[in-house]
Amino acid sequence: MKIAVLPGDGIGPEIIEQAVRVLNALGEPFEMETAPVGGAGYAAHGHPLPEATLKLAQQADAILFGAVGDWKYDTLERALRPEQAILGLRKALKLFANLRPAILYPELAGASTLKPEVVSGLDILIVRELTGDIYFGQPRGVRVCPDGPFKGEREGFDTMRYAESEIRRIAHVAFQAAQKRDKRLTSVDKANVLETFQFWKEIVTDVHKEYPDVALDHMYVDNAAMQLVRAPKKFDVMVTGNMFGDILSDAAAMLTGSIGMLPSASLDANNKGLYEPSHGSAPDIAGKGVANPLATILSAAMMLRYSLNRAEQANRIEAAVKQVLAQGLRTADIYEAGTTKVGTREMGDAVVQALH
Ligand SMILES: NC(=O)C1=CN([C@@H]2O[C@H](COP(=O)(O)OP(=O)(O)OC[C@H]3O[C@@H](n4cnc5c(N)ncnc54)[C@H](O)[C@@H]3O)[C@@H](O)[C@H]2O)C=CC1
Ligand SMILES: CC(C)CC(=O)C(=O)O
Ligand SMILES: [Mg+2]
Repeated sequence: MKIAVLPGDGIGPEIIEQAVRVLNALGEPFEMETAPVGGAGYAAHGHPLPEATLKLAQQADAILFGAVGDWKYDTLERALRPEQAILGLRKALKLFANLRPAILYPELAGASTLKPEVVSGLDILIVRELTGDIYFGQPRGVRVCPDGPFKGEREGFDTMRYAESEIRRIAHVAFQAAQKRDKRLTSVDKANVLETFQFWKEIVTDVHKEYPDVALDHMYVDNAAMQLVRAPKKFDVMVTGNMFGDILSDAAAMLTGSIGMLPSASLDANNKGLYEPSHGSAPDIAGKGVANPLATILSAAMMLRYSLNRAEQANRIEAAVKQVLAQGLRTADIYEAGTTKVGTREMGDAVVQALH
């Protein structure tokens, strides 16, 4: 089993180090190979997704990814920005299905900014389409506006689009995920304003005919954002497009106590996948040894379950995370009075020690 390890930028290397230590402590003969990506890829090879890194990712059985992005690269032309590495990997490897489970560990009920009764027992799954939508649509750019009321002015533009097959395949993933849970699916759209999402709603409704055991409802994205903080436990599985899913999953992260708790799996049609925390490279805390590594460690558990056929090992990691939280250990982002504040490495140490 070969795992491509791509730490990236900012807190990426710090949190990946802990996830790798946990994987190494499982006693399995994983082969892990590390390569630079994002700003680190640009610094080493002049490109955020160097050819050798892409090749390694293509050849590996699974990819463990940290995060990319650094303020110092914000002025680079778009094609060379660190973020192009993760967008490029998702596109090149056809990782269209992004699973972001927002689960509140009972010990963290007080760490959430929402009232404990609103979030306790929370267990929802956001299924985000990952290779289409306005993040990839063409044409896009900045140009001199050719006509209309702003003719002659500079304008920025992007294209929102979804092909029918793209909507169908993510809808199937979402319905099948719902079948394994509470059999309820909410499709989040903006069908009241956007043609793309009117079409999305029509196709999801059609795919629903193949899953009569799943209850489907539709919700506009603005209402969904509000319901996520008003009554998040009413959701079971949510399916949505790339941009709405990006935004809603950051909001859902806070229901779990911190964005440092939200793992993710990005899967292709054969469950080959890239596993990364849902957060970014957090340049504001990078290098301080305070980042929460649990989202990355839990992403490694998802990797074992979805791509490496090692469900038992995934369970071991998840149980170890539960145990360290029960012991009262907290990184700064989930700290509350009466618990013990630890840094990134100590949290990694504790998870390794808690493995049974
Ligand atoms: N998949 C990826 O590689 C992603 C990369 N990015 C990039 O990351 C950079 C920073 O973006 P932001 O918008 O600031 O989002 P961010 O998710 O990196 O950080 C947002 C806030 O959450 C905190 N945070 C994030 N992860 C944490 C953790 N594990 N432990 C404790 N606190 C944590 C940060 O300190 C910050 O205050 C940008 O360059 C952005 O493009 C953003 C999202 C995803
Ligand atoms: C760099 C972004 C496209 C990634 C992001 O925000 C995400 O996937 O959550
Ligand atoms: Mg995001």
